[in-house]
Amino acid sequence: MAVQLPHSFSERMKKLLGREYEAFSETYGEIPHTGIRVNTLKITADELQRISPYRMDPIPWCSTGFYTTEGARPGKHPYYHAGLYYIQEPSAMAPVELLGVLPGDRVLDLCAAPGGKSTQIAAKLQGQGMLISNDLHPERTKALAKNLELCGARNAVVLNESPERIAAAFPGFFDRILIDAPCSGEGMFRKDEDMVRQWDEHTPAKYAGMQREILRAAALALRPGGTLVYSTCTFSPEENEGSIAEFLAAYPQFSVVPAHGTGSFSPGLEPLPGTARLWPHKVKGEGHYIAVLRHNGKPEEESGEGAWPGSGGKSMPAMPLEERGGRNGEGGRTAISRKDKSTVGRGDSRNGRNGRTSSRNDGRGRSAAIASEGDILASYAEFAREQLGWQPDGFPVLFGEHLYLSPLPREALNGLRTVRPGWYIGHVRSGRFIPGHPLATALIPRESKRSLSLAGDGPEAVSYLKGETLSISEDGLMIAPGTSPKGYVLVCIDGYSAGWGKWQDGILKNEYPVGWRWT
Ligand SMILES: C[S@@+](CC[C@H](N)C(=O)[O-])C[C@H]1O[C@@H](n2cnc3c(N)ncnc32)[C@H](O)[C@@H]1O
Repeated sequence: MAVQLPHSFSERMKKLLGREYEAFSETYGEIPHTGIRVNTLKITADELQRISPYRMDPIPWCSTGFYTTEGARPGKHPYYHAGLYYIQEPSAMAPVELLGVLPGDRVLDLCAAPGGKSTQIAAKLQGQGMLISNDLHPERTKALAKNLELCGARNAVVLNESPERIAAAFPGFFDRILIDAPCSGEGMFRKDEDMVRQWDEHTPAKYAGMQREILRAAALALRPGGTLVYSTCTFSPEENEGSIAEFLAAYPQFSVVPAHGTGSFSPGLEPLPGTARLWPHKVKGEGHYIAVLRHNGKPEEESGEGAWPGSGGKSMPAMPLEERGGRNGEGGRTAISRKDKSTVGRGDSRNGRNGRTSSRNDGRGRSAAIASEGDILASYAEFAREQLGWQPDGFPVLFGEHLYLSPLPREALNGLRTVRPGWYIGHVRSGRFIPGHPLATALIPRESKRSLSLAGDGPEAVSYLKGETLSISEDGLMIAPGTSPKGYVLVCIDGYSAGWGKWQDGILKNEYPVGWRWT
């Protein structure tokens, strides 16, 4: 056995598994399975299979999930940088499949970093409805935000809050909630030996306490009729069936929805066989537990539940992106035509203490003027007209001179530690609008008046991702009729957006952000 398992863990697993223990323990000598999940915000599974340079074998419980083979190195391909897939442990793809997300839903991912399941939810939403992605640990929300940006999510908000405070701000608001709970991680021992080192026999009890608090908060935030999925990557009954049984006793309005997936999953332990276990000796994946719970209350119209704070009790309708003048750029309300020109203070992410300042210190003790709200929105409108030819919709939220389009009005986030209030569009510098990288990663080529496609298997794609300047003739650009070739260009890899460049006289200046570059 390659992984040295703690003695008390092995003893407990022997009791739990009986005759199956031998098969279970043998898996610790095997190489863990690896996978990718296709990002259907950008590409279909069929299309990625067609262009993929390496083998992709279907994962039975996730239609967009595929096993990769040893030596494939999917993180070292330009398609990864174009956000075409997320590298994810195969069993970890199961909980979101069971959450049943539909475009237009309001979804809360309470323990979301680094974002594997949030990016899966974003893909299922297809830009419609909203995703609120939260993690308690501030450092971890950075990777969460980056992964959501890489996948091109337009309707995601990233929070760094306690579940209790989110529930208080959004009572009965969400159609679906995922709790991918912090846990003792026993199911990951084969993949991550750090988990073995951090484990002792008291670890499960420590996590069980946290899990029960998170479940209680989720119960308040879910709307009647909504679905809650609870998952862990551990085997300990007290963190799995134990946490759920205690929750069901306290909240009788919830019941278990049988969760056997495609038949790949094993029943949960008594008293909850309707929940699911993924055992490493039975599936090609690591150990997981999943409970799908339904709130059996009737959804009530106009009850005030499901309203966002500051809405006067009115529920917010789900707004499909197309109706909002999104992808196809037709009609709908435009972001800046709204009266709601919100500002939240940058550097003070607990918004509501907002910064309508007109100057800032330039670092040398001098005061530098910053653009007013109206100037920023006007400069953005001009950019959208010139560069996109359409106007993405959403509620505009300003962090200083940085503009986001949010699926929620600013008031809904008041008092919450907000890492990203929505889709980052860009900022104003010296009166000019500088488009943000996440704007580019979420666009498709025809949504930008200037674009360029580099071959995924050619040297220029990697040069671009390394931050190098490229020589590109005017003929190499795709330009909308009547548009000057000079200016921002949406740089794509085999037709899938990766970032911005700025073209002039045959030279493409590289705008790919330093922190994202290929190393
Ligand atoms: C299993 S990991 C989540 C993995 C993530 N869902 C994914 O798919 O990438 C659990 C996460 O819960 C976070 N966490 C721990 N305690 C929390 C709490 N009380 N509320 C919210 N998040 C918490 C941890 O920081 C950690 O990122």
